[in-house]
Amino acid sequence: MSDRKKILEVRGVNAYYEKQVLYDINFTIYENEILGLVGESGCGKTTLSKAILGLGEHTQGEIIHHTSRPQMIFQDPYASLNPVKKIGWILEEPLKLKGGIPKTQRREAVMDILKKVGLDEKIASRLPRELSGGQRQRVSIATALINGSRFIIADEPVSALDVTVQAQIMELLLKLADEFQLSYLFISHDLNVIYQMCDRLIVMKEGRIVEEGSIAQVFNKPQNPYTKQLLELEN
Ligand SMILES: Nc1ncnc2c1ncn2[C@@H]1O[C@H](COP(=O)(O)OP(=O)(O)OP(=O)(O)O)[C@@H](O)[C@H]1O
Repeated sequence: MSDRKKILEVRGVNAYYEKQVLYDINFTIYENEILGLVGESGCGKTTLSKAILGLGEHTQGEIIHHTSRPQMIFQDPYASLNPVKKIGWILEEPLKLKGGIPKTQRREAVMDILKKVGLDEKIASRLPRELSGGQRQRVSIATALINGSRFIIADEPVSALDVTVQAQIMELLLKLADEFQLSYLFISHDLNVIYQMCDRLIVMKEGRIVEEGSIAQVFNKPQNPYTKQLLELEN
């Protein structure tokens, strides 16, 4: 593991609102690695994502990005897709903001990424509300990737989807990870999903990392009582 290229290093991160909510968080994400992050509501997952994105206001410690900053995928893509813009426009926007890419090339990139995420080109002329939940999540994955970012923070990306669609989106995320050598910080409360998706896992409780290891280590030989409890609840 140690000779692999590092994508992100989080070193000694503390975060505060009225009180401290993150305590001395340390971990590394490597190239083409899917790191799971699990923990109950309020344990600090969102605060940690914000710190990584550079949006944490009262944060101490070091966040070292070895590549571009991550793109986010959320639980509810509907909330993050502009409701009055067509999908083609939404996907083209990051390329426009980047600048210097001619229109025909931008359109080609949109059609290309739609194909990569398993959507028909016709989707480009639709509005977000005309798509299913699974299709919308595919669009938000496409938006995250279109600018060439290879690091994604996926915050409960399949939690709002029904089981069949959930499986399809997980399969897509794994396929894209392989194809583009992506790294994910994959946040989920669902240990089954984590088990299927991730290489390694971090367990957080009340703002602290209480366990870290490979999926096999953590699922077969959990060290921390809290992790054991989570795994028991799952069975
Ligand atoms: N803007 C804020 N002001 C004050 N306290 C906050 C703020 N945002 C979060 N907190 C507190 O910080 C702690 C961590 O919250 P955070 O949202 O990071 O947890 P989380 O693990 O993402 O929870 P969830 O799974 O419910 O999204 C909680 O105690 C929360 O109440």
